[in-house]
This record gives sequence, structure tokens and C-alpha cells, in this order.
Amino acid sequence: MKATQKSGIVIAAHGRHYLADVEGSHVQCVTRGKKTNVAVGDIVDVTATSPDQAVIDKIQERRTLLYRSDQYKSKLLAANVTQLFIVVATEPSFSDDLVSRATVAAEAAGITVRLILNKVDVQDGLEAARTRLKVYEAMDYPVHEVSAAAAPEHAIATLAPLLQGQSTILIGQSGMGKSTLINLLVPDADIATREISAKLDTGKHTTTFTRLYHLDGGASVIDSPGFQEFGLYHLSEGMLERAFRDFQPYLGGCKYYNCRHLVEPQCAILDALAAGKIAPLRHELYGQLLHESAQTLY
Ligand SMILES: Nc1nc2c(ncn2[C@@H]2O[C@H](COP(=O)(O)OP(=O)(O)OP(=O)(O)O)[C@@H](O)[C@H]2O)c(=O)[nH]1
Ligand SMILES: [Zn+2]
Repeated sequence: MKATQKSGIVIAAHGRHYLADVEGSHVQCVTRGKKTNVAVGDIVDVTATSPDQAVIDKIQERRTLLYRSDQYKSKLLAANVTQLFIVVATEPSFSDDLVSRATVAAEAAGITVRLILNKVDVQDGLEAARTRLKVYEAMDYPVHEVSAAAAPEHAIATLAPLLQGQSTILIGQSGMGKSTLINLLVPDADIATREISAKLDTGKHTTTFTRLYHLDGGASVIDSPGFQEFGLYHLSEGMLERAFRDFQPYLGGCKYYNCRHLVEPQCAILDALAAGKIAPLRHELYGQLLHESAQTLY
């Protein structure tokens, strides 16, 4: 790093505008040229252009990178996170497709997954949600039940210890209660968000950007906007089969070394599916993702 440079951590991203925490002050940052490959959580080397503005010169090597992608481009969700909390709720009903895709993205990135079942105070839908989550529990993804609105102390007692020493990103569909949870886990999250929003000049769209909050003791929490799609076009076939945790015990057991686990004879994955050891919805998703990975245009 040059003498005129400092390093910081990117705490918010909105389009090509970034906010970095540089030695405790919040600095507006832009990239050089048209680069948009910066993610919240990135450690960056910056050169100041004014007391509260800087240019990002370099992104330091990432420990992890979580992203989604469509046919045309990838969207970085967060860098250097160690843990993903997937927030679901008893109501409205959550999408298994999104939850499963998030687990696959996290596995491919080497990130730990926990599922948070919120609104367990709502009796209607509770048993149905628990039943649906058994698929993930069977793969050893922990499920933590909370009620952010009805039992906030219990929710904090359950989740705060899990955040210690970690950099955690929360994702969830709209309406699952992710904002309510963030406000419990991050004191003054609202104030921080307003300040970040003003500095990033996001206008009224205060919830449409990803932001990072520091917690006491060095932990951090990243809040990302809700989304309806979780494309994984960037995962190659080889990465895909390994990112399905439920496939792992059977990999290498197929007759053909290049088995795609779709229609091949003597396929260990299809055998496990037939034996009920792999859930049908997971194998269907795998087939869909294989299809997506063949469609990338970049
Ligand atoms: N019954 C019940 N309602 C809750 C609970 N947690 C949140 N809610 C309600 O669920 C609704 C959605 O909560 P939010 O925190 O705004 O949800 P979100 O996931 O951030 O949704 P978006 O802001 O749309 O992304 C609100 O009306 C909350 O009051 C809970 O534990 N129990
Ligand atoms: Zn196979």
C-alpha cells in the first residue's frame, strides 16, 4: 500500500456508489473507470480525494464471496462473510426454491448456513413450516426458531451468541421479518441506515441497498434487500454437485465418472433419490441449475 493510501471496509453499496469505513470515518468511494466489482464487506485500499471522499484502488484478497447471477451478469451480495442466515417465517409462506438456492450459493462459497424460522408465535402455518424445514435439518443445517416481534428477548438470546466472532449476512424474502430481526440484533440500526442513506444519496429507497453493521467485539452483520430471484448461472456443473450437501455422501459412487445424475444408469444420486435419502425438490433444483449453468452469456 502506498503512503497516500489507507485501507477500509465497504459498509454500503448502491449502484456504483460505495461507503467505506476508513479508520472510523465514513468515506464516499467510487471505483476507477467503470469497475463495479466491489462488494459490501470488501477490504479496500483507497486514496482520499477530499476529507470524506476517496477512490478505490484495490480490493484486498477475499476470504469468501457470495453472489447470485442471471444469464447476463453476476450480482455480488457480500464479501468476506463467514455465515449466512436465511430468514423464513410461518407466514407468508416461504419459497423452498429460494432457500435451497441460497444454501447452494453458500456451500459453493464456503460459507456456513443457518436457517432462522421467524414468527413462531403464529400458530397457523407453524407445523407446516417446521415440516418443510425438515429437508434442511436432515442435511444438518441448523434451524433456529424465534419470534422477533412477539418474543424479542428470546430472539436476541437465541441469535446474538451465534453472531459472535462471525461476519453474518441475513437474507430473506420480503415480509419474513428480517428488518425486525436486524433492529433487535443491531442497536441503532435505523439511525445508521438513515446516515448511510444520506451519505450514499439513495433518496427514498432506503431499504434497497446492502449495508454492513459493526457489532461490539469485532463481529459484523450485513443486511441485504429482499429479492425474488436467486440465479446461480455462474456455478459450473462440477461446482454444482458439490454444492448440494445432500449429494456429497454419494459423489464418486456412480458408474460413470462424468455422470450428470439425471438419467444415467447406476447413478448413486438417483439411487439415493429413489431410496428417499435425497428430497425430490432438491434433485429437481439440481436439474434446473444444471440447465441454468449451460445458459450463461458472459
Ligand atoms: N406475528 C409476528 N409478526 C412479525 C414477527 N416479526 C415480524 N413480524 C411482522 O412481519 C411484518 C414484516 O416484517 P419486516 O421486519 O418488515 O419484514 P422484512 O422481512 O424486513 O420485509 P421487507 O421490509 O418487505 O423486506 C411486519 O408487519 C412485522 O411486524 C414475529 O415474530 N411475529
Ligand atoms: Zn450419478
